[in-house]
Amino acid sequence: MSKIIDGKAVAAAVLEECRQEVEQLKARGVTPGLAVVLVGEDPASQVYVGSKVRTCGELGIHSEKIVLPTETTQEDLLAVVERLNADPAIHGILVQSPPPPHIDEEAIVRAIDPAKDVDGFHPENVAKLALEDPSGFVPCTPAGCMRLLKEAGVETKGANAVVIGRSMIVGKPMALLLMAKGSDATVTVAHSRSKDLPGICRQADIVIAAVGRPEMVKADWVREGAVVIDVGINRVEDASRKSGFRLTGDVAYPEVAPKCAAITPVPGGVGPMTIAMLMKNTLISAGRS
Ligand SMILES: Nc1nc(=O)c2c([nH]1)NC[C@@H]1CN(c3ccc(C(=O)N[C@@H](CCC(=O)O)C(=O)O)cc3)C=[N+]21
Repeated sequence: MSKIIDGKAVAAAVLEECRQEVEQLKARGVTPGLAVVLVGEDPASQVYVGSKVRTCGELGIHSEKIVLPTETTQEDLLAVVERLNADPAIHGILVQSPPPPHIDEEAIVRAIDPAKDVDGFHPENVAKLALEDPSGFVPCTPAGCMRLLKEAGVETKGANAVVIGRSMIVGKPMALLLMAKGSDATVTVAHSRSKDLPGICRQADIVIAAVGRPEMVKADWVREGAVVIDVGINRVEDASRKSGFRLTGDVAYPEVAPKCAAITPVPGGVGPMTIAMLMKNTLISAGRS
């Protein structure tokens, strides 16, 4: 039988910790601040940015939401980042990904002050993660996955973990966290070009699905009793919904769930944790200021 890992409930607990940390910071005279920059009008990005800003409000974190038109130039976006780097009221800066195609995202990420890079995407923070140097910021989604595994009581030590996906946002940092000292998993990183992906997956005690392909992981890919963390957030057409779409993960949940010891749903799994860990990172940054 499978246990559903309730990401919403774990996120609520993390946000409760955050609420207390905000109070402690304010007692010291520090109001934490997060700036969220959105370029363009991608509807999914608008939803995520909205919920980040709303969560800040609920916790008493100062937030600045900066929405720029699609035509914004690289130069203008860099100027916004520079202003936020210099603003003492802002402890965290996030430029929502993906930006429009004419923007060089890597250059933007490098322009963010690493000490305010609460996404953990700046090369300095990537290096610190690889070095297991805790003075960096850990990317929010993989940090949230690790917290979910912990809260679900999943033993990572010595476990075979298969990460499907090698992105700098999820797959790569996830692999680093799982193999780090203290977590001690044996990690395989697979991706869409891996030979015999189903066979690799079947070796896993823990599957982290982060490929961005709706319902790609099928029941016969997953060993009986495995733990499955579904990072996918895919919008698929659904005429029966008012919105015209529904959200689905990278895992074929209805057929996979009965085989698992534990599994995260979509929505209500990893997504809410990403936001909760972003708040955590913002408070860590404010605490260092
Ligand atoms: N610089 C940057 N940092 C990010 O952290 C970042 C980003 N760019 N670009 C896009 C991805 C995606 N992401 C999500 C956050 C929350 C949910 C979330 O809360 N999902 C809800 C459902 C939300 C809905 O209804 O659409 C859930 O899964 O239950 C999903 C996805 C952050 N991202």
